[in-house]
Amino acid sequence: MEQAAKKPRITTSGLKKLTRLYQYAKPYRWQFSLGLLLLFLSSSATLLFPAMLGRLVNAGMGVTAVSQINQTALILVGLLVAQATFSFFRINIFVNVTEKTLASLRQATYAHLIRLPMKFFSERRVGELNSRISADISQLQSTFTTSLAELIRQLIMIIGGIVLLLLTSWKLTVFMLAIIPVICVVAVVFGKSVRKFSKQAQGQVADSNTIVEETLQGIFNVKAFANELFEINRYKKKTDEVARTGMRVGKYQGVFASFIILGLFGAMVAVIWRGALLMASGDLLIGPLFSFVVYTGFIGGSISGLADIYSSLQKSIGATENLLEILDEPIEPIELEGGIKQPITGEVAFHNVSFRYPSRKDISVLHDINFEAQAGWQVALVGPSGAGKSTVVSLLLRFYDLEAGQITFDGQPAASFDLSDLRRQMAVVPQDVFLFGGTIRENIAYGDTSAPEAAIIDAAKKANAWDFIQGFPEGLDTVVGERGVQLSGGQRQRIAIARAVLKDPKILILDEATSALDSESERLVQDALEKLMKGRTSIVIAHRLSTIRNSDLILVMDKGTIVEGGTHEELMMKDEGLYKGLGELQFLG
Ligand SMILES: Nc1ncnc2c1ncn2[C@@H]1O[C@H](COP(=O)(O)OP(=O)(O)OP(=O)(O)O)[C@@H](O)[C@H]1O
Repeated sequence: MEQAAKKPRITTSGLKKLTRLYQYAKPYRWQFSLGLLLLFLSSSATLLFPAMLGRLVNAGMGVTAVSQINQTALILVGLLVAQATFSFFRINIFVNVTEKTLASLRQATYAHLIRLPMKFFSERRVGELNSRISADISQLQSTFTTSLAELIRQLIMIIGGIVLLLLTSWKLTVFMLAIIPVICVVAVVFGKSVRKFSKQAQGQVADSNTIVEETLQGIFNVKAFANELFEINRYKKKTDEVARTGMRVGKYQGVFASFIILGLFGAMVAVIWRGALLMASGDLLIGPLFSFVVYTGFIGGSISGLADIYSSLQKSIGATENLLEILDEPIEPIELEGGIKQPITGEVAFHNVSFRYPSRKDISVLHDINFEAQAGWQVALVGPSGAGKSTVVSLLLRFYDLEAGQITFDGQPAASFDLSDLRRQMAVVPQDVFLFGGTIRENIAYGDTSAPEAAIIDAAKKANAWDFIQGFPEGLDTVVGERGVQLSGGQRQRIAIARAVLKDPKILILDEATSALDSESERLVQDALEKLMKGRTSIVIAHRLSTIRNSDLILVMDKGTIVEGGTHEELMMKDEGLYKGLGELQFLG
């Protein structure tokens, strides 16, 4: 569901925030100034329009020379042409500046977002972040292209209009100003409250529909509990409410319509009446009165238009606050480019590691974890669901900060390594393989985006994936994902293995798939994994006993601690051991 746009009150601090986004527009400030100048010119041309119309009327009524008819008409055409030209360039310039500015803002927000630590993502929903990049930026787009220009135009219309009116007839202007703005403001406020009630009515209609939907879906329960009357009454109550709100909206709408007729048109009549009186006393000519009425319409429209601009500005400040919240979050110290500076051998150890997720500080997820894996070892993590196996892996990847203890690589604290350096030397083959909507080639190359074709093919061969890839008519260029070929679980796993092969990591992290593959697929995946594990440290989250028998170290976890550790043989000797128990069940959580 679309989120309701945030509408904070407009304050100086809010406006200041909006100006913080100015850095993205700065490169285009001269273009923008030109746009503003054109906007000023086109608005001024609009402003001259009623004056010229008045002259035309004067000439037509014989108040001024007939020769003025053609001359004024020509000036009017000239004005129109000038206005059209100014508007064309102004709109083009504004759109260009806005598009370029927003592209920079989008890119900066995304580049920042993707470098934020896992902590940030575990506390927020994907939908919410997605909306910031799309909806909030689109909101700014509409403000910068339309609302800002409108605001300036309306202000020019109001101020310029009033000045011209004062020059025409100050008496009539004072009279008009005493009534028209008040009526406009009342109309806007009134209109808003009518809209609010209509919204409330819509909400109630939705509520009553939910009752129908729920009861029809759960008709089995309604009937089984003989609750027909209960539901009928529930629905009646809601629909009666809808009717009551609807009637209230109707009353407001009626009053609003009468108000517009009496207030707005009444005010017009009042102005014309006053103007006619001035004409009768020889203080005003027909042409200027005509201009006056048109200007008054312009000014009234502009005052009413300001309300929409205000609301759009409010929404933009809300959108800016949302974006700045992301941009102000500290990012991870990630090096976007560059190779490996501090190579590791693959020796890794946890020393008294304790951990809580930042989003759930009350629960201790890992407690006093200790183990050491020498370079080239295969370490298996086993234990029931929720024991903390995946968390160990997340900490190894330095996704989160520890609560206590230390993780070391080659005897050096993890913090003494560059974060990107460490992650570049690890690879993960996850349980649920995530394939990007793209070709198989792109998906394998994710392990090393600069790899040449030969290396990709070699990786696919090592991952036992080459045969099935060749089976597709488009080979490596076969599109996978939502809009492409659907791969089987085993095939996806082999793509993920090929990705890891290409990355050639020192530490390999494997999260075994829980769902069983068919035996042929299982054999191909297992064979590829074994080849991949050779010569590097591997940390395997294991669910099947058969795959970890030969591990150098098996860590049995339960409720965030390591309860047993050793080789398969050692652990099977413990009669009361958890491993032995799990082993007998052939299912390791
Ligand atoms: N991002 C998170 N935020 C908060 N709590 C989490 C998060 N991820 C996991 N947990 C909690 O930490 C505990 C350990 O979870 P973890 O995923 O490490 O267990 P696991 O042994 O890998 O389980 P499984 O075998 O089911 O994957 C669980 O209680 C879980 O609810």
